[in-house]
Amino acid sequence: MQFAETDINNGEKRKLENGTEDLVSKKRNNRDVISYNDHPKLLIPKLCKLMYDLGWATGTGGGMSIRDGSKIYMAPSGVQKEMIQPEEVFLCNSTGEVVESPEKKLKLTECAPLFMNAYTMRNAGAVLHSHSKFANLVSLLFKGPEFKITHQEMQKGIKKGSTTNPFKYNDMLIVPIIENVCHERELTNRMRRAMEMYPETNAVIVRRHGVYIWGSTWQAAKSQAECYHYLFEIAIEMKRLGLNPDQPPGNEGGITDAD
Ligand SMILES: CSCCC(=O)C(=O)COP(=O)(O)O
Ligand SMILES: [Zn+2]
Repeated sequence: MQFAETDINNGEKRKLENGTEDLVSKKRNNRDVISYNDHPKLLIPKLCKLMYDLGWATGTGGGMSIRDGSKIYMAPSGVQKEMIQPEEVFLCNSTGEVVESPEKKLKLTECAPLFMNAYTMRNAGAVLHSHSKFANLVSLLFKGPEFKITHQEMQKGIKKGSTTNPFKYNDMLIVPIIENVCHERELTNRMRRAMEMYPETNAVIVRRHGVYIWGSTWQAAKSQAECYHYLFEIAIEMKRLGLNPDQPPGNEGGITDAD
């Protein structure tokens, strides 16, 4: 991490270690430059903007959190998620209590206890909540408690639970679906139950709402989220075309080694 907490809070974002100053200066002039070596107070705004651009965090919905050891950083509640400033990010301890609030009058994200599920139950390094239309729609197309898909290359970008083993191309990838409630915090217990029932999952879909996705680092959470969203979208398209995403293919007639 390049910044002391006080540096971030005072808005002095240039106090960097060994030669990384240019990177951040560049970022300030060009919002598209991504540094892979940032402080969570910078990363959360940056990643929330990426989520907004992907349609995952529009209308103030969605958000994210990053853990650095025992420090947990979380986005504020009810704000334009694409416009969060570093000094608006909350710092919590390992049990999710706020230890440093923004100076501005802001509320901690309603997702906080759900984010904590990923930290306490899976030792996650980051967790995000997406309001993607694909996550929402897929929950309507898959009745019951499971989204299922198989024989898709992108499932190899997802790890089995907290292990380092990825799903194989021919595995059945399952994401549990929980029913929505009126207040986000009330999803906490059912998300926990789903995670206990499905130890291999790194995501929980919330029907008619969105999805929670986590990973061992923010990079893992981000790339797994991209893979999950890809799989949700392709499953929707497959169903629209009358194809079954959880049906293993038979002989599809392409060239194989045996030809
Ligand atoms: C239109 S957003 C409704 C609330 C919600 O589902 C959400 O994810 C945002 O929660 P937050 O408290 O982080 O704003
Ligand atoms: Zn939500």
